[in-house]
Amino acid sequence: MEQFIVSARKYRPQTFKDVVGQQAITSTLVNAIESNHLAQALLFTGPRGVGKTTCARILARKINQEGYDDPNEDFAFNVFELDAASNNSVDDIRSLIDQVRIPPQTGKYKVYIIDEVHMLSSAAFNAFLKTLEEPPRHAIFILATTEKHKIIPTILSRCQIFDFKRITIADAANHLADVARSQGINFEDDALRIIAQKADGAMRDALSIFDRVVSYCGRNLTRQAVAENLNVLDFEYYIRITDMVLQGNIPGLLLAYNDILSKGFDGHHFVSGLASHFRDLMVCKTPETINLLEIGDHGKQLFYNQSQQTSMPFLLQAIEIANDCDLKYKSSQNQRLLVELCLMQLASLSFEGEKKKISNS
Ligand SMILES: Nc1ncnc2c1ncn2[C@@H]1O[C@H](COP(=O)(O)OP(=O)(O)OP(=O)(O)O)[C@@H](O)[C@H]1O
Repeated sequence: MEQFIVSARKYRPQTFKDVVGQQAITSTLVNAIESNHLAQALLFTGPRGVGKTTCARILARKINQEGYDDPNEDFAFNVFELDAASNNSVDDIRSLIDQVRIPPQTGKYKVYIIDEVHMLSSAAFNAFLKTLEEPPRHAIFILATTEKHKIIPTILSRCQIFDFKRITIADAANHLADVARSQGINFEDDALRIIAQKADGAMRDALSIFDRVVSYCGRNLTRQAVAENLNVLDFEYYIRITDMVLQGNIPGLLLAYNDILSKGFDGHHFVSGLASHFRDLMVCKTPETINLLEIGDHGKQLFYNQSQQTSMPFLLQAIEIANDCDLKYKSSQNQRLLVELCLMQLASLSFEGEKKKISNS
């Protein structure tokens, strides 16, 4: 049986061009290499799973390949990865410093990637300072961390800092589409968007959610199946809820919320989603902002149609009411009542004034 390799590993980018959503960083690195201006100590910081280790490995390979004819030579033996989470003592750093002194046998550079560098003990940080300040010419250090604020200023000031961004929903969904195509998996665009949304900016998470969903849904990823599998309330759900709000249908809303809770959805999640839904409707109101909506054409049309049934003053108030409920949710003693009250306020808001406003506008 063929061994299954998880997509996050199988599709780890091999060149800077393949890295998604970090163009500012990859082009700065390429320029620095080409103009011979690469610092010897670099700090890659940013959220989990956005390409820090990947870029460190590509950089390590690229600087060693410069001047060599064989593009397949990967110089992996010149790249040393240390996980500071499990090697965080002074002794670990001392043995690393001893190794650093010895020049590489082939290739120009020895590259040290120190992952989760914020986990080093303060004694280890201090032992490292001098080497970081005056490294041998053949050594490059790439420190990676998700928690820049935990790194002492004396280390920060010795590094060139690269802030990696969260991956946008559109970029993550496009990358998933490439992965799906290469595996011959059929998909609806919105299905991949739901996965990208759930991954919350981390590409590694997007790929592992994708693997999980494929093993559940098979080779046909529809929006509905993915939403069901990931237990997310997708936009069509909010469109239905908003229809009830616009009709002033309070009993319908209370029953719908009861249904949401009984299906195990989180009330807080629902309310934040509702506030975002009203925001998205507002964005749809003008041609200048409609592209801020990260959604496929079918979805855009549904949003547009619904936005035409609302007025700007209504949407502003609706956002305020839903957002207010979102803010109060955690500290409330009676969260269910809080959300029900929010839905009732929304319904009366539209019932009282909305029809009149639209007919006047
Ligand atoms: N920007 C990206 N473009 C394409 N794939 C990515 C990107 N970022 C992450 N990935 C995918 O996620 C996997 C893990 O990424 P990587 O190890 O580079 O993340 P990281 O930022 O170092 O995360 P951590 O801080 O958790 O170590 C990669 O193998 C790759 O498949």
